[in-house]
Amino acid sequence: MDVTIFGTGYVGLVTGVCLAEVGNNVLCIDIDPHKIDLLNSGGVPIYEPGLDEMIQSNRTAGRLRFSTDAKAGVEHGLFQFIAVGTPPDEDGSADLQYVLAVARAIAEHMTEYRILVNKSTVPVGTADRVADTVREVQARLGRTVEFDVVSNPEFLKEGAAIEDFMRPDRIIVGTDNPRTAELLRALYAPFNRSHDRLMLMDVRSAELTKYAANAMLATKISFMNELSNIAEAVGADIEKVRVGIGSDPRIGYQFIYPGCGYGGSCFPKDVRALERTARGLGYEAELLRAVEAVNFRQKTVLFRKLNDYFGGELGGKTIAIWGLSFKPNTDDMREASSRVLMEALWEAGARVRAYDPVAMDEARRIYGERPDLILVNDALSALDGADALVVVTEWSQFRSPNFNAIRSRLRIPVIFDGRNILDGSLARAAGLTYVSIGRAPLKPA
Ligand SMILES: NC(=O)c1ccc[n+]([C@@H]2O[C@H](COP(=O)([O-])OP(=O)(O)OC[C@H]3O[C@@H](n4cnc5c(N)ncnc54)[C@H](O)[C@@H]3O)[C@@H](O)[C@H]2O)c1
Ligand SMILES: O=c1ccn([C@@H]2O[C@H](COP(=O)(O)OP(=O)(O)O[C@H]3O[C@H](CO)[C@@H](O)[C@H](O)[C@H]3O)[C@@H](O)[C@H]2O)c(=O)[nH]1
Repeated sequence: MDVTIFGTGYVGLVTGVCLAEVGNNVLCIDIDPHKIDLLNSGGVPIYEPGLDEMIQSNRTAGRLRFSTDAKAGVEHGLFQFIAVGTPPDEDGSADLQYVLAVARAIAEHMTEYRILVNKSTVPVGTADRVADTVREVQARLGRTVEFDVVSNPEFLKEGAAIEDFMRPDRIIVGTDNPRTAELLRALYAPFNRSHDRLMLMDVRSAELTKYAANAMLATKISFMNELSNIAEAVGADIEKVRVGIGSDPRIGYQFIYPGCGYGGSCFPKDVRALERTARGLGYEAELLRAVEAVNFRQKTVLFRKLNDYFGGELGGKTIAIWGLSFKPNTDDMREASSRVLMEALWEAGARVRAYDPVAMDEARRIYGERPDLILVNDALSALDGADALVVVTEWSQFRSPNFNAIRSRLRIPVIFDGRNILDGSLARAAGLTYVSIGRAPLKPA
């Protein structure tokens, strides 16, 4: 089938490449000429495991092409996927300008039936706004070309995006038109083989399902972070509590890891946007507000622990940081906890020596050259001349470090583990003080 994708970010690129992988003829359109040039010259603008190889093999096979030409895109695909950003507006609600710009471009160039498939995360009612926008442009141009707008939210996780798309838990399709539903079912058939994962519903329910999923997951994390602070106060161990509650199948083990807050381009913005949508309709979403507030506070927990440890004297100190991305296996630093920590440290007059397996270029892009940020090429080098080590991102390669090497390279033998991924008893045995989340600190005997 012929498919056009608008937007070559995480979602658009992964959708395009995975649809090409199963044999579709895919044309990806982006307004950013640098991205398109890079993709056309064999480069990849984002780090995502497996993506590079799949892009190259599908380009070579002629099933995947990239262009800035919106008209060519509209002519190409029966399916017109919208996978552009929906960043927060000033008041936290989703900014739909990019989605509506794509709707206008499709409307302007459409000469035969098209299905607009919205993959961006958008507030309930957006499909109607997209349809109104297309109708307005058509009215201005004096045309009436048939079209449908479908909601097809995306649930992929960065770092596991290809796997999530190729083997989805569910494929949500929101449409009231049975013919469109069948066309979507055919497009998704290769991802739907072992059992039917396609869930058909009305458009508004599909749009809300996306926010509901992210809000639920964010709620689980904030709940655990709130409990971790209570655990510290009452002298309990949050990791024991986590295992204790996770064993109840009604609760489950997934997404109840306490830490230094959730980041990324989705949870923070989507919780906020859902709360703003509700408020706009006269409903105060108290729970969502609390989820956001707890996360905001939790992102400062590492700074507070460091500040307490150093008696408020962080000026002139050097802090080693392991992990800059908002989670492992991505170079994405949007709303990353590392940023809150580094900015607070700089404000307090401290220097940072940081290492991340893939996000260092992104850190350079965000912060530029500055004397209080030294990016080093391996984890242990971050410790040289540092007064403490802070683990911010739960990369696998940080989990079993050589604690003796850490102790001998740090100026002051102390680790702050923002994700509870290290074995505190080994750290302690190596002569390090181990400070983590939701547990009492461990000090060398
Ligand atoms: N990143 C994720 O893990 C993820 C997962 C599920 C859903 N989502 C949602 O999907 C949407 C896209 O997210 P993303 O992370 O891929 O965004 P992104 O910022 O990585 O990419 C968006 C792309 O759209 C392009 N663009 C903007 N206007 C355009 C236009 N008029 N025509 C063509 N291209 C245009 C931009 O240049 C950019 O390359 C958002 O609504 C997001 O909430 C993201
Ligand atoms: O138990 C946990 C699990 C995650 N996190 C943190 O939560 C954040 C988000 O993690 P994750 O959900 O794995 O990453 P995303 O790529 O942002 O994916 C989320 O957001 C996407 C965009 O909407 C959705 O498609 C995905 O289903 C949803 O998991 C990261 O900072 C993690 O460190 C925790 O603190 N504790």
